[in-house]
Amino acid sequence: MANDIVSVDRLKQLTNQSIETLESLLKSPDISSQQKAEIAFKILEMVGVSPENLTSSAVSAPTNGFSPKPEIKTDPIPEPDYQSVIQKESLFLAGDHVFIENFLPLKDNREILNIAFSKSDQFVGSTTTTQAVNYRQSSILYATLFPEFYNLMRNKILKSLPEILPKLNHQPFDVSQVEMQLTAHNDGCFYKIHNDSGSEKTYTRTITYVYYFHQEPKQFSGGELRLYETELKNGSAISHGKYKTIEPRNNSIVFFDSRCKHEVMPVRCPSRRFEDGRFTLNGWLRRPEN
Ligand SMILES: O=C(O)CCC(=O)C(=O)O
Ligand SMILES: [Fe+2]
Repeated sequence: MANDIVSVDRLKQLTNQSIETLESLLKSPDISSQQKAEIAFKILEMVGVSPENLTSSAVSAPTNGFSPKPEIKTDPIPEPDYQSVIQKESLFLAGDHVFIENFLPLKDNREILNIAFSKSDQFVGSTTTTQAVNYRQSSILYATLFPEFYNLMRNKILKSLPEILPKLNHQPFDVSQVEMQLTAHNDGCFYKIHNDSGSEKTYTRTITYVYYFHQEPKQFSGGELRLYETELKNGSAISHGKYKTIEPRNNSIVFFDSRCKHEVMPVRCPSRRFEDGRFTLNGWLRRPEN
């Protein structure tokens, strides 16, 4: 039917009008800063900038994870490579994941908790802008500050990979880099829905892993990971309502496709003590650039 077809010019006009409307709301004194941040996100989305990309470039790009050769990370990724990997045909990801309990020997599980506690003053906020404050709240310890444990964890993950990939229906790939960071979520912390590989800086992230650890008995509630059914199409990742829930159990690890949308539900930690929080060693297995 003719009225199903919206011309490109009409679409552009509508987009511009919508952006103008949102822009005027941004200046309104009647709108709270939280609402303003949400409007700002909407505008960025409309012009093709994802909040996750903002978060990662604003926060974690300079020292994101640990690599024995940090210079690799600072090389600009040429545009054509990124364009060529954009998923054009629709591809459905069902939120498949591999969850392993008792992943590390108990002594290593204790050690990483002790590392987190002893370096509590070296964590940095994962949010530096107003927008990011409303999108993600947690603090991060970069893996350059725990190189030995980084190597231990990296080797353990790489050793487990041949068993994990088939369960994810994923082809084997050369791992060019294992990014890692230690993240702390305390009372009120969260990470809204996002995926980990939607930008030129992050598109080689292939598998996301999250290793959970905390004090026993557990002193927080919430903080579940939700893995959404995700449709990849024309370079965007669309989540449908359905999700799978992963409980952040001490000494467990989850692996999933980095393109899959996910979310960390708000954490409640009544004592607000750093030591009582939800901790993760989380990161990404990257493939080479082409
Ligand atoms: O903490 C989690 O469960 C997931 C963290 C996450 O999504 C990320 O760091 O990209
Ligand atoms: Fe993520």
